[in-house]
Amino acid sequence: MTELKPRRSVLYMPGANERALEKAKTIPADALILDLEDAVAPDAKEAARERVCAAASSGAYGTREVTIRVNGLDTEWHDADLRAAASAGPAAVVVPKVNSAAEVHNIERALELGGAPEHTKIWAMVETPVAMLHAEEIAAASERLTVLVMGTNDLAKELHAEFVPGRGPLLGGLSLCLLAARATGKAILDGVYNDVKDLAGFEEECKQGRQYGFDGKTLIHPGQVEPCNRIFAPSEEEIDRSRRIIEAFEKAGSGVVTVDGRMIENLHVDNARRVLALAEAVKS
Ligand SMILES: CC(C)(COP(=O)(O)OP(=O)(O)OC[C@H]1O[C@@H](n2cnc3c(N)ncnc32)[C@H](O)[C@@H]1OP(=O)(O)O)[C@@H](O)C(=O)NCCC(=O)NCCSC(=O)C[C@H](O)C(=O)O
Ligand SMILES: [Mg+2]
Repeated sequence: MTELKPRRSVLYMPGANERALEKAKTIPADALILDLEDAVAPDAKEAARERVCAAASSGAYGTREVTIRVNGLDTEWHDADLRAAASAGPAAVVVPKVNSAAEVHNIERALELGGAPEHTKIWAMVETPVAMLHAEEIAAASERLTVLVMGTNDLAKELHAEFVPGRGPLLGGLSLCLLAARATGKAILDGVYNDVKDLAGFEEECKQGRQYGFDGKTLIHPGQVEPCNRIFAPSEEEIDRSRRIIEAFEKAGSGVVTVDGRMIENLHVDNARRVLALAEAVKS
């Protein structure tokens, strides 16, 4: 079963921005991605690498998962980023534009050679048409790979797609990656919402991601954290219903029961247990 770690809100922070790195210590995101890739200009890459690795190994971010996004495999910074991240030992190394199982194996080998601790996992970003078509082999490539992360900006660019409400042009890719994650027991995070001022649109997209089955959403602004935490956590109503489902099923002993007029079988009970476990995990 997918590891039950709350990853409702996962905030990207530009690695070159000292102020943002400091501010993130008090932002209630479940996880942080300290970014060395798109949010950092080429001439700031090396300074950002040092700053981000120091932050990731500082222990100053409490219980949040602190991860490092390295530069892509085909860039001049990738190898040095991976080596530095392996020594820093973050919760995960987030690798952009992963397209194949072979690439995951190379990343795994580089982390081992760099002496990365066992707790440092691989989060693979899936953000190209090739990755959509190879999502299952990517997800299954390594036990060290625990999370798939959608890169919807890159995906839209590669597809020549437009950003429209409801994300119709992206839904095929999102679904393929969700299928791959669930088929291989990995977690999966939705892509970012670029309009940081449009909170209503953002909430709609969070709800859509949750309905599809994503574990959480990647974010770009602190203002997106609170609504995202709320929407991806089980509501009081869901918690109450889950408790009643379990109670009714256990009381009946086995078979089929109804709760609120709806059929309940053991598969619904499994789901109710997952909801309660997530509600507990979110509280602690
Ligand atoms: C999007 C932003 C550029 C907006 O910046 P700005 O206009 O400065 O925002 P505010 O003035 O509202 O900021 C208020 C305060 O919050 C701090 N802040 C802002 N963003 C962050 C953050 N991400 N983490 C921590 N703190 C943050 C500001 O410093 C202000 O603090 P203070 O001065 O004390 O009041 C900006 O939000 C931003 O840069 N966001 C992150 C962008 C990023 O990381 N992009 C790369 C990842 S997204 C991606 O690549 C997805 C994927 O690959 C794909 O293909 O889709
Ligand atoms: Mg991207």
